[in-house]
Amino acid sequence: MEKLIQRTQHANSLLCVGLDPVGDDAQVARRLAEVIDQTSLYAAAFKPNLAFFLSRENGVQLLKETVQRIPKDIPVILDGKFGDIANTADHYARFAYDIIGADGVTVNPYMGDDAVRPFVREGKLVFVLTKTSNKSQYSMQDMALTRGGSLADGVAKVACRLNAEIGGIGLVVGATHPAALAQMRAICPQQWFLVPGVGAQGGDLAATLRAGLRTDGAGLLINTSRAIWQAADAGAVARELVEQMNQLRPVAV
Ligand SMILES: O=c1ccn([C@@H]2O[C@H](COP(=O)(O)O)[C@@H](O)[C@H]2O)c(=O)[nH]1
Repeated sequence: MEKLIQRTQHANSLLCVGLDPVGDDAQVARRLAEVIDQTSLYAAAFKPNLAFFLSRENGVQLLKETVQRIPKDIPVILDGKFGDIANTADHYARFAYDIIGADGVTVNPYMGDDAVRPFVREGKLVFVLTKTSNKSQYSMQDMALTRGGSLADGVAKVACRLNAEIGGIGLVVGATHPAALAQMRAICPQQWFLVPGVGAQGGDLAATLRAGLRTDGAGLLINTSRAIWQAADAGAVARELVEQMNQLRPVAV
C-alpha cells in the first residue's frame, strides 16, 4: 500500500496502465516494451492480465520479463481473478508474488474469506472483485441478500471488514456503473478501488471520479488497457488521461 501511495503522489497520477497483449509473439514482446517505456512516466500502476500471457506458449516467461521491465517504484497488479480454497489459493499467491514478482493481485471472493486471505502479505495489495464492469454482472451482483442490500454490497462489506482486520484489501469496481461506484465508496470510504472500464468499455471518466474519489482526491486506480495498447502513441494517450483526471479531481494526492 505504501508503494502505491508513494507512486500516485510522485507521478501525480491515478492511471493504471493495463497490459493485455495481443498479436504474434515477436510483435507482442516489442509492443510490451514500448508501452511500458512510453507510459512509465504517467503510470501509477501497471496491470498485466494473466489470461493474455497464459494463452501464449511461453506466457509465464513473457510475463516475468514484462514485470522485470517495469520500473521498481511502480506497483504491478497481476489481474488473475484468482479464487479457490485456501490450500490452492496459497499456490496462486506464490505464483503471483514469488515467481512473477507482482505487488498485488485481483481475487474472486465468491468462495469466501479463505479464498482471499492467502493473498494477504506484508506490502501486497489484494483487489477483490466487487462490482465488475461487464454488462451481465447484474445477474449475480445485484442479487438481493436476505439480510438486506445486494450481493455486491455484501462483498464490499466483507472487503471492508477484512481490510480492518488484516489490511491490504482493495476493491475492483467497474467504471461503467457510476451509481454503483458511489454506493461502494459509501460502504468503503477509505479503501483503494481498482476501476477498469474507461476506454474500450466506454466508462465515463468524469462520472467515475465524481462517484469514486475519496475526500482526499485519491483512492482510485483507473485502468485502461486496449485504448493504450492500440494507440499509435501510447505515451500520449496515458499523458492525456492523467491530465484529464487531474483536471477533474479536486486536489492532487
Ligand atoms: O470488472 C472488471 C474487472 C477486470 N477487468 C479487466 O480490466 C481490463 C479492461 O480492459 P479494457 O481494454 O480497458 O477494457 C481487462 O484486462 C479486463 O479483464 C474488467 O474489464 N472489468
